[in-house]
Amino acid sequence: MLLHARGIVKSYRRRRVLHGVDLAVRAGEVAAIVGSNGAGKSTLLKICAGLVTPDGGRVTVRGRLGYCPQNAGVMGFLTPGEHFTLFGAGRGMRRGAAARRGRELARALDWTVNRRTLAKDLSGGTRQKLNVVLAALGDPDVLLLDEPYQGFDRGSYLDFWRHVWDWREEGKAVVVVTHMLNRLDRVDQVLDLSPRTATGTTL
Ligand SMILES: Nc1ncnc2c1ncn2[C@@H]1O[C@H](COP(=O)(O)OP(=O)(O)OP(=O)(O)O)[C@@H](O)[C@H]1O
Repeated sequence: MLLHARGIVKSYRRRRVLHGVDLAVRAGEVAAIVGSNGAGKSTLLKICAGLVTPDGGRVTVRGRLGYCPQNAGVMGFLTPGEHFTLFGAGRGMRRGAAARRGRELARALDWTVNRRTLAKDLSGGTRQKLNVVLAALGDPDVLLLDEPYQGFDRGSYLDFWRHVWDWREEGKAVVVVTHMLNRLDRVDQVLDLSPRTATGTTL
């Protein structure tokens, strides 16, 4: 088991969003989190990433974790290459290795990195690709991806899902928040956080 969230409870201003949610993802598994807008999908992912503290419950992560937030967390006045260096350093990678790996991951998403363009001048979809690349830098064991393909064109979207199946083959635990229900037959488990299923339903 690489990711185990047990009995996660979270309220914002006395409004309960998560009512004791469980999620267990093993090595080589892909889990999808689905549910209506505001159901708490991003909140659960942030709790799993250690960015938000739950009111109750516990999260255990084995190995390294990569997180791709819903809203691109990139820095406008840095180039993609500088992002690779900075995020790579945070994961113990040397500058050259981080740059090479970043460009390689970008190419696999059909993006050829231009050395001079600042992140603020990238298109929305390309900025989101940068976000996915940063999450995957340093070969994490657990990948948490919050609707990561927003703005991707069709080819890049298919490339993204190919990446997800490759990560599964490599034995990673992958969690994807998604509204794209046409992929659900290919994932290993689906956690539905819609309000009617108060504690989340594993489908
Ligand atoms: N920091 C916060 N302070 C107060 N309320 C918050 C905060 N973060 C989230 N919420 C509220 O918690 C609820 C769940 O939000 P969350 O972003 O987790 O939902 P979601 O399922 O990811 O939604 P979407 O599908 O629209 O992305 C929403 O009602 C949201 O307004």
